[in-house]
Amino acid sequence: MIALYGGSFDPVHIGHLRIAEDIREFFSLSKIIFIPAYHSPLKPECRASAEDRIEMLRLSLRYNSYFEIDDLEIKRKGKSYTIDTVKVYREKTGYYPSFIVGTDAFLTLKRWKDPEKLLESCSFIVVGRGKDTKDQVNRFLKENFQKTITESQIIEKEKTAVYFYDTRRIDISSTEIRQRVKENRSIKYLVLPEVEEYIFKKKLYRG
Ligand SMILES: Nc1ncnc2c1ncn2[C@@H]1O[C@H](COP(=O)(O)OP(=O)(O)OP(=O)(O)O)[C@@H](O)[C@H]1O
Ligand SMILES: O=C(O)c1ccc[n+]([C@@H]2O[C@H](COP(=O)([O-])O)[C@@H](O)[C@H]2O)c1
Repeated sequence: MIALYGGSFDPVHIGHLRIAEDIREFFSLSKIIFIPAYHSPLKPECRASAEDRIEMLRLSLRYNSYFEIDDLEIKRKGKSYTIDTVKVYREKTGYYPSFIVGTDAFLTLKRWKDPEKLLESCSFIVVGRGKDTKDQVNRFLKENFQKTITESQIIEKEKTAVYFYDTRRIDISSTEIRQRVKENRSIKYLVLPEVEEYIFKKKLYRG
């Protein structure tokens, strides 16, 4: 069973990596496919190019055989709608894919493309972020989609559900990293050393 992890990854940081590893273990997943968005629909355009974001992902994922990158959204260009990506994986695998998402992004689901259809097309593994709570996610689901979180560690292939994963919270964001680089502050231990070196070598996020 694979899961898809979509994001801007501008840049990929330790929060993304550790959360993906925790989820892989907790749900016994065979693979996590990182899918960098060309343009995440509700955010401003990325600061780094698609090529640089992919390279930083490559540098970060290369020692984990459970992690892969798919550049289908980069190749598709334009706004990266999850419904389009999920459709490709549903056809490829023959089962309902799971999509990993932080609570900050999931709580905007009403503004995504075809949210009702999306909830019927894939499962979501929602990860607690910041001060967001499980109750808040359940309320959001109930009020907007007449759904609730499924309490299970086993992801089903034949039907969709919303799972909640919340063992640890990592207070790191790409915004903080970009801001720190701009202010000449340290990003050590927030990203992998290879990514830190790449950002400085390519002079990313400076101005
Ligand atoms: N520290 C974190 N803990 C849990 N989920 C995270 C964390 N960082 C990112 N995510 C989730 O990973 C996905 C991709 O995130 P993204 O690449 O946009 O990173 P970000 O740190 O949220 O970026 P930005 O600060 O630029 O908004 C989103 O679903 C987001 O909620
Ligand atoms: O499909 C949509 O309308 C949609 C709206 C907002 C976000 N997404 C996806 O959600 C993922 C996380 O987004 P972000 O902005 O946190 O990087 C990423 O894969 C986006 O393409 C998708």
